[in-house]
This record gives sequence, structure tokens and C-alpha cells, in this order.
Amino acid sequence: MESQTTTTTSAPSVQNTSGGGSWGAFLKSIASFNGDLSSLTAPPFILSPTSLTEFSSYWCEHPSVFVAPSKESDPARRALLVLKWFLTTLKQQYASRSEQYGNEKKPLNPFLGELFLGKWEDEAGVTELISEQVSHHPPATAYNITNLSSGVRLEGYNAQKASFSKTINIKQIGHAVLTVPAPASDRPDKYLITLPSLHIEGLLLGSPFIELDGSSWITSSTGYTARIDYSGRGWISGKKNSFTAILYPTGKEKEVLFSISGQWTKDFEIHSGPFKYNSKDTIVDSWDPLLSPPSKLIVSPIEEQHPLESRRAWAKVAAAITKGDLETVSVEKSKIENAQRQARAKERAEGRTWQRRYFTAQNDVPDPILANLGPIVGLPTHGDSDKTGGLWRFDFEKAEAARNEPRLSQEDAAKIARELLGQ
Ligand SMILES: CC(C)CCC[C@@H](C)[C@H]1CC[C@H]2[C@@H]3[C@@H](O)C=C4C[C@@H](O)CC[C@]4(C)[C@H]3CC[C@]12C
Repeated sequence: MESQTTTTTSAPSVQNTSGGGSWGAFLKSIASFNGDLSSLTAPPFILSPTSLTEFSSYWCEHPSVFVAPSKESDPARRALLVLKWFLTTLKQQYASRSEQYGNEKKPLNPFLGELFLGKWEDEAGVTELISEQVSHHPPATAYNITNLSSGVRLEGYNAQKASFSKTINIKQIGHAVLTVPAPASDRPDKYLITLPSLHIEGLLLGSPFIELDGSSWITSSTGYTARIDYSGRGWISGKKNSFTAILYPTGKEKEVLFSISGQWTKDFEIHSGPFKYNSKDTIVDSWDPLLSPPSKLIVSPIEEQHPLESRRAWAKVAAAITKGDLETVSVEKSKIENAQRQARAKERAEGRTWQRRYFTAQNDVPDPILANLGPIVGLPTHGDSDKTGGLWRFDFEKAEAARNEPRLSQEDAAKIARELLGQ
């Protein structure tokens, strides 16, 4: 077994890794893997103690930027603020692990029904996060984030499809919908957001990190569309994590209203009109993450969490990963995986399916947002439900029921942990 077991050190050099569990063996295994990221057996130093359900929180690490569009009366500028917010989330989504640990890590694969709940409390008021693993085969996570003061709400779901060609390439399947109550309007704006593709760089050197590629889109019910083009090399600057973005009236891509360029891990400038290299007089806004540290997500103490909440359910695995105790990692992970297999077998035998706590698959009802806005950004009206286990939408009734549920007794919590997690 590879001797590097800590999660905070950077990767070993390629030369000093050999044998089972080494980086070399890992590289060989990914060259022939089947596209299922969860099946990759990564060497210890690459394991993260964090589950993918937690990643939904990256959408709102700056709640005041998230709610800013709801304060803007001009629809084009509202669309611009939505684009700005989206761009500010990229650094947390795709670079925070490399920045924290020195390299990208392989997150824990959530089990079906896993929850991650939290809230932010800051100058934007209270913003609530609900994230749930809604499908296991294929793995898909759904989320709903609501700012209670403004009513700004983001919901979405995503799965990943990986392939190998020179490196690991990951296509994100799914989308997000942002609802923004607009000033002086009784109909809130809807923004349909597509998710960028990514690939892993630095694999051969043993220090993987994420680079975004291709393009992603945001289109609004108010008639504006943004296109974001990602480039690892940086067309203009030659720098990594580069992007350019334009906002235009839907269908009129040549009529650029605003343009943005920069690095999604660093700062960027927003210009009115098409981008002009080195032009300072067209700058209307800018973003520098160093000037706006993320707001801290508040998560209940583990002992107060529901047994299916991520940090409680994975506590023993996460502690063992952090300690580098791989024996315990394997034992504790297997307990959860076996209990989950048994739970699914029992459901099948009893002719029932796992009831999602906060989301419902709307496979048979046409989705009005995808029907109206999907074709503009190339999203199918079925929301790729065949690849995500469903077209997942936040279910307000379920959420209300969950809110009103009496607190679980210790006995009931222990029963859930035993039956569903093998603990
Ligand atoms: C480090 C590597 C060799 C192992 C493979 C890890 C792989 C499964 C991880 C690596 C990066 C992860 C992305 C992450 O960058 C950000 C997001 C955005 C979030 O909103 C949804 C999840 C997603 C796409 C992660 C999926 C798992 C990835 C690809």
C-alpha cells in the first residue's frame, strides 16, 4: 500500500510511486476506466474527506453577490449581475480543493438519500442550502438554495460523465435554474444555467488540478443570453483558468451589451460593449476574490444532524482519511456501501423505491423552463433525466413536511444509521 497517507500534503513525485495504490498504478487504471468516476480507486493522498453533496454549497459562497440581481431594476443589468455571480462561483467550485490541499482530490461518493444542509447568515440575510443525493445509479446530486429576504432561489441537479483521452475529461450533465424576483414586477426572472465541461491537468506530474473547457450558457426569461468561453491557455493573457464572456439580447450574439474577461480563479473586469484589449474607459464593474472572502456556511453540530446528513454519516470515514488510516477507511466505507446495497434489495423485494426527502423527479410533466429556454442553450426538454435518474425539481411540500417533522429520537436515529449505513 502507498505510504503517503495524509490528505494535506501534495502529491508524491511520479518516480517514487510504484506498486498497488501508487500514482503510477492509478494512471494505468484510469487509461482503461469505464467512465464511472466513482469506480476509480485512487491512491490515499488523493482521497478527500468531503462528500460531493457538499459541493452544492459552492454556488453561494458570496450571498450578497447571489442576491444582487434582485436589487437591479434594469433587466439587462440584472442579467449581467447573474452572469457576474455565476463567474464568482467558479473559483470555489473548481479550484478550492487544489488551493486548500495543493492538488485536486477525489471526493466521497454520496449514497442515495445523503443530505447536506446548511445556511449562511450575513449582510444578505439568511440563505438556506439543501443538497440531496437523489440518484445513485447514475450518481446525481440535487440542490436548492434560497435567500429568505430577497426570494432569490437557485435549484438544480448534476451528474458527471467522464471519459479518458490524454487525461480525465468530465462532462457535466444537468443544469441550474435561478429565480430572481425583479423590482416592480410580479413575475420573477428565470435564468437557465448550463454547466461547463472540465478536465484534469497535472495528472502525469502527480498534482492534479481542474481546468474548465468549452463554453457554458445562461439564458433568461427576460430575453438575454450570456456565453462563457473557457480556455486553459488564455487566448488573450496566456494564463491558466482564463475565460471570456459576453452578454447579448437572445438570438443576437453580435450585439454584445457587456463583455468580461479574466481568470475565474482570480480577478476579472466587466466592460460595456464588446471587449477591447487594454481599454480602461469601458470598465463598468470588476471582481477580485481577494477583496471578498467567502461567507462561512453554518452547518449543525454533528450530534444534532439527521443520521443521513453527510458529515454525520461519513464522520468515521472522514476522520480515518484525515488520519491516513486506510484500513479504517475501507472498513467504514464498506459498512455504508453494504448497508445501502441491502436497503435497495429490501426496497425491491417490497416493491417500493427510496423516497427522496426534498426533491421529486418530474419525468412525466413537461418542464416549462426547459421547454421555453432549453433550446436556446442546447438543453433537451427532458433535462437529460435518463442520465441523472430524473428531472429533479425541489418539492416545496416535501420540504415543508421535513421542516415540521418532529426531531428524531436517539433510538430512531440509531435505527436509521444501522439500517441504512450499517453503523
Ligand atoms: C483527482 C482525480 C484524479 C480524481 C477524480 C476526482 C473527480 C471525481 C472530481 C475532481 C473535481 C470534481 C468536480 C469539481 O471540480 C466541481 C464540481 C462542481 C459541482 O458543482 C458539481 C461536482 C463537480 C463537477 C465535481 C465532480 C467530481 C470531480 C470531477
